[in-house]
Amino acid sequence: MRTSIATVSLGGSLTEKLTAAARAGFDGVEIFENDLLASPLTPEEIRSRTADLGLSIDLYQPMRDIEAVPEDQFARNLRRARHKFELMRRLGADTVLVCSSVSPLAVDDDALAAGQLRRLADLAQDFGIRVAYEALAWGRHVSTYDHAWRIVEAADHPCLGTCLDSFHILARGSDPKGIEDIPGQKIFFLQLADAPLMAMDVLQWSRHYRCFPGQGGFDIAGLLGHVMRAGYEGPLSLEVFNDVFRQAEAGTTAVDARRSLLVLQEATGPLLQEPTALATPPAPVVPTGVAFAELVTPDVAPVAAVLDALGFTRTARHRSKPVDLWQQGEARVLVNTGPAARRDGTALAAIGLESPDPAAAARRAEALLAPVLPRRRALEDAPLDAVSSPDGTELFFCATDRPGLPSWTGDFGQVEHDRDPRRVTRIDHLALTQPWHQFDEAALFHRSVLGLSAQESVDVADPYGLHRSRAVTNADGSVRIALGVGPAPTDEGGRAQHIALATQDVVDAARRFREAGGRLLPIPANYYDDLAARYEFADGELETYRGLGILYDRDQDGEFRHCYTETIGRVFFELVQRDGGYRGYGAQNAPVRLAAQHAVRPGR
Ligand SMILES: O=C(O)c1ccc(O)c(O)c1
Ligand SMILES: [Mg+2]
Repeated sequence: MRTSIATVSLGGSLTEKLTAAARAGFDGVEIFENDLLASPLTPEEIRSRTADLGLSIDLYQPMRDIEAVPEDQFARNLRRARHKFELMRRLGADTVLVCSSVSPLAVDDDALAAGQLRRLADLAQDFGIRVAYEALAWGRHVSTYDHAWRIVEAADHPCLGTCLDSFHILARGSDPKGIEDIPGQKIFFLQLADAPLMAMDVLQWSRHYRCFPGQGGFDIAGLLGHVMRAGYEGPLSLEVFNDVFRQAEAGTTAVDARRSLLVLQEATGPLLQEPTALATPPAPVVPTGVAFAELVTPDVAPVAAVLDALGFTRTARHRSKPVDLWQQGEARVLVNTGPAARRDGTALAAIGLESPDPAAAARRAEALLAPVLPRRRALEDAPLDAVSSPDGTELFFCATDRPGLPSWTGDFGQVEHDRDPRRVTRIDHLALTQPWHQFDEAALFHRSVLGLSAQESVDVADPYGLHRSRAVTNADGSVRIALGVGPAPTDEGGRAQHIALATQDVVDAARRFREAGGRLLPIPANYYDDLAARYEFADGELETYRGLGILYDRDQDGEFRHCYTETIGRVFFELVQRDGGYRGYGAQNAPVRLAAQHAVRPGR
């Protein structure tokens, strides 16, 4: 299907919005009136700029407070409409959105509304323009899509149809099934927006919290299914009023937006019997494990010291790059001292995802607009497909020593070593703080590009703000990535990242880490007093935790014990012991941990 986006969904000037929409691959735009009014470009210039970018102007909007008013007022409304139709002729836009009136002058009279909309459509016809009537969820007398349609039907004019907006329909709890009763050709336009489920005033909800399909709680695919069954053939257009997107860079938002439409089409196709024009990206290839985490560092000594104290051994070195492989059990950490490190300091730069079909995983990622990274490799290296995730972390699709597939480990030459204490068995999870405006984008990206499932988002108090976290995982938990946003508990204010390592005995692992000279994050005594109040422990157990800085959590499925290393650059490690079926991440303990991390920063 053709895809379109309302300029109100993006930040910046009209030119920036149009450029971003075109670069992300949209076919058209809805021009929001305020964006035009504020633009120094003439309507003719906007028209040619849009055409040069390969975009059509699919809608001009909104026209407000038109219908069901006293005759003298309607005469003034028609005069206003004539002006706008002239403007639309200059713009080359042939469809205008009229939203249901919120005016105190409007009366509750469907026949009057239909009659006046019919006269508006008559005028529009002279200009070759179509009028799409949309029910705002807070419209004074018309607030549901079926009511708007009844009025359009009664008006019975070829230049008058309805505009459906998923937000207004679903926010009011209307049953979208009735959409199928509207003839497809009379649905002149379809606007799509999702929103988090919240109990609040619907106008505020709409104007501030809309998000792209798949980022909120509405069943947009279900709604689109009804619209497709009705026979709609127009564009799928995103109209998202969102305070964060307004302030974010238009280019990344536009890509996030178009990815949401691809994923929505993919989800809707199977709901329909007939073949449709909906996009069908290549199927997801879900990763089956974490092959490695790659750190970059300009200063290898402290990183090597922490890895060594954690029980890792440097087992191999890349044949052509300054990259070491440190290993313990199935946990593999690459330490890269190449050029990126001088730019970024110590950071988690890349994740290797074990993939059943790395090439197919890369094709899926590319189809869903993940930036493909150039393969910078020496001749003998294994071909590794990689894409960049929204926060810049590189994701490699790889195979580790699997028959028939080139293994990334082949690029490394063994280094003499004689120990593998196996205190750490594998990487339990990776936690990546996202840029503040890319949290929803990151969740949708990991879910759609990688085929991971997103868990509920959790809010955690941080002494300097709020930390929000949402995990994306595969079915067996062998890939867990915790996406977060919040104030940075790092020295230079960089976005914190951490590697959580699974161990079967966190007390032993913590003790040995300390004996080897490692420093664990100190946890306040008050925390342990509270633990004593909440749970009963065996004799001496709590004292052991207190002495080492081990945190404890329990839920209906099992227990969780964990502790943290000091932070190097943006990165720290966590040792975690999961028992029973505990699937969380110790959110209960996160406020104490975050406060402790802030507390050890210089000057606190
Ligand atoms: O919030 C509004 O006023 C508004 C305007 C136009 C729309 O299409 C819409 O859905 C909402
Ligand atoms: Mg709308």
